Amino acid sequence: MAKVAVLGAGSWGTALSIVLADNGHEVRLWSHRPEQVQTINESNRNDRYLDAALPPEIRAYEDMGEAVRGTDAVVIVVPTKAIREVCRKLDDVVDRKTSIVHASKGIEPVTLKRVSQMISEEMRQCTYEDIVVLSGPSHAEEVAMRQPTTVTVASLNEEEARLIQDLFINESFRVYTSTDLLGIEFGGALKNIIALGAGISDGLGYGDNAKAALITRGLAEISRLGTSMGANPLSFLGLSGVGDLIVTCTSTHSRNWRAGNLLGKGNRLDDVLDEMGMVVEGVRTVKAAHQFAIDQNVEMPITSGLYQILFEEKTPKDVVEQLMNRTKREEMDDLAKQLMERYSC
Ligand SMILES: NC(=O)C1=CN([C@@H]2O[C@H](COP(=O)(O)OP(=O)(O)OC[C@H]3O[C@@H](n4cnc5c(N)ncnc54)[C@H](OP(=O)(O)O)[C@@H]3O)[C@@H](O)[C@H]2O)C=CC1
Ligand SMILES: O=C(CO)COP(=O)(O)O
Repeated sequence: MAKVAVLGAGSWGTALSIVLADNGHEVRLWSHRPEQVQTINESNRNDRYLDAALPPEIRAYEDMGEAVRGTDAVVIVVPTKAIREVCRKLDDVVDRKTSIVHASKGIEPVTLKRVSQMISEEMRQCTYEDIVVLSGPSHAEEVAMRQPTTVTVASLNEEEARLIQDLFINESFRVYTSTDLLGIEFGGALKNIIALGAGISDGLGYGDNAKAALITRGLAEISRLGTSMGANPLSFLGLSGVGDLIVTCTSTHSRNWRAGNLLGKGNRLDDVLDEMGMVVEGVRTVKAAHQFAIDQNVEMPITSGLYQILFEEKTPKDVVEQLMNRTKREEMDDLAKQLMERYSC
């Protein structure tokens, strides 16, 4: 059995700790809040983030050095905006070669970096090729209840991906592998944008037709941007693409959907984020993807509409009208046609 440090004691870090503890591993859950560490260790609960009893194999740590000492793997699960800070601390305390996994979903505005790129930039003791991402349709609330869940772990280093697959897999948490690090990270990050849109659509009172349109056309623009950066287009049809789009666009567990829903009902962004009390990654990722689309000359009308709602005070209704009245066009774009040709469809 392995020793694993989980950095980030929010809902996802806690749920992944439960999976690891169920698999018999020694789990060290690091939090930057001393009072939270004390509560977890005294009560075996982390109620602010997850309504679940924690197995006693999970011990919380305040000192990152102590949590990481002698571990076989470190799982980084903080919001994207905290990745660099946490990785700088981690780099100072890592005492041996350990697997580095992250389960965060976002893209950094301005630099437009994915999480694995940020990690490798901040950690001298870690090679980009060996970093593993864990992503897929997986709400923490359901994972904590041991409900059937599937995810993908991806790394350029296949051996590392298989190691991490073995670490997490169990009868209710099925783990697939992939070598398309880029595609899996883009899928997980960009679906949050579309989930915000789906929430807005529901908040406006639109129905299933609108949501199906958002998911499908959202997938088209996610694939367009991802493949322009070198991702495998087929990854977007997998768990971290279609799978995660379905789960976040249709579930009230999704913080991105919930935030969108409040926006669609007319609330202001600042008030919505205050009310959520947990990370809504889609907001920063809209900013990043909007810039990315301009830089890469990739058409992303839904992302661009969401950017206007979030940062330019355009109303959701106006954006829907704008999307519905774009110049008419064929459904399949060049990417879809290339794929159809390649696979002789
Ligand atoms: N929740 C889910 O179901 C899933 C989430 N994810 C992804 O996992 C990542 C984390 O999300 P999640 O756990 O849900 O978020 P939460 O908002 O539930 O928790 C975030 C945690 O990170 C901590 N944190 C924030 N900033 C720092 C920092 N600078 N140093 C140390 N800790 C910090 C927070 O501490 P504090 O209490 O001080 O705010 C909190 O404990 C996100 O990228 C999300 O997209 C992926 C799959 C599923
Ligand atoms: O990524 C998730 C499920 O796969 C969680 O989504 P939210 O951050 O929107 O809750």
